[in-house]
Amino acid sequence: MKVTPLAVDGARLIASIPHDDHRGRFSRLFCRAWMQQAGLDPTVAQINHSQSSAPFTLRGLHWQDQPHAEAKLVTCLAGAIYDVIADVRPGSPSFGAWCAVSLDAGRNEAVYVPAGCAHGFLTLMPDSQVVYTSSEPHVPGLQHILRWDDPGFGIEWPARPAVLSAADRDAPDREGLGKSGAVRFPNKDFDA
Ligand SMILES: Cc1cn([C@H]2C[C@H](O)[C@@H](COP(=O)(O)OP(=O)(O)O[C@H]3O[C@@H](C)C(=O)[C@@H](O)[C@H]3O)O2)c(=O)[nH]c1=O
Repeated sequence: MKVTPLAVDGARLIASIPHDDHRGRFSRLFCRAWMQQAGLDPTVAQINHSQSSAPFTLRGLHWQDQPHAEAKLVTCLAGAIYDVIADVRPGSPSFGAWCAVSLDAGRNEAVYVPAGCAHGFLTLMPDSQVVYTSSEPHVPGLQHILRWDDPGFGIEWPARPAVLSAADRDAPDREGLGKSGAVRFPNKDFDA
């Protein structure tokens, strides 16, 4: 396993070592010991399977509040995605930063999303399938959505989304979230 830090504090790109033989390939999608060695949260409350038919389907940017903030380990098992993490954690050394990794099926890579970060992805191919662990159960009342094109974060996407949910399409940007009172952002740090 090779672990590479990403620009958001605590986020990692994890490359699993594949074992190839005449039958095909074996690799670990998740290994508790590897997660522990790398200092990552190995808790698994759910394993989620996300299937998107059309290319340029966007899901995100989502996160869940404490006490159920979720760490996620994200893998693409079919097609390809552009996976994005945005740091919305007040007090984080990388608050306001974002990072992105292209994941495609067959590369045996995964992205670790630290608890409390906003996460989303854009599919790059038809019929893309994403499998991801979540360290906490899904609690709809604790869910937040940040607009994918929030001007404060200025995330560079490889294409405009062609398909997205109404909730994601109508999601507030950072300013709107702050005004709603549901999310507190330390503006001075963000704008610095
Ligand atoms: C996430 C989730 C959704 N659902 C239900 C709620 C809803 O009826 C349906 C679709 O939910 P959503 O529209 O929220 O699905 P989706 O937009 O795919 O949400 C996911 O996006 C990615 C980017 C993430 O990081 C995930 O944590 C999650 O927020 O599935 C569950 O039952 N359990 C779950 O854990």
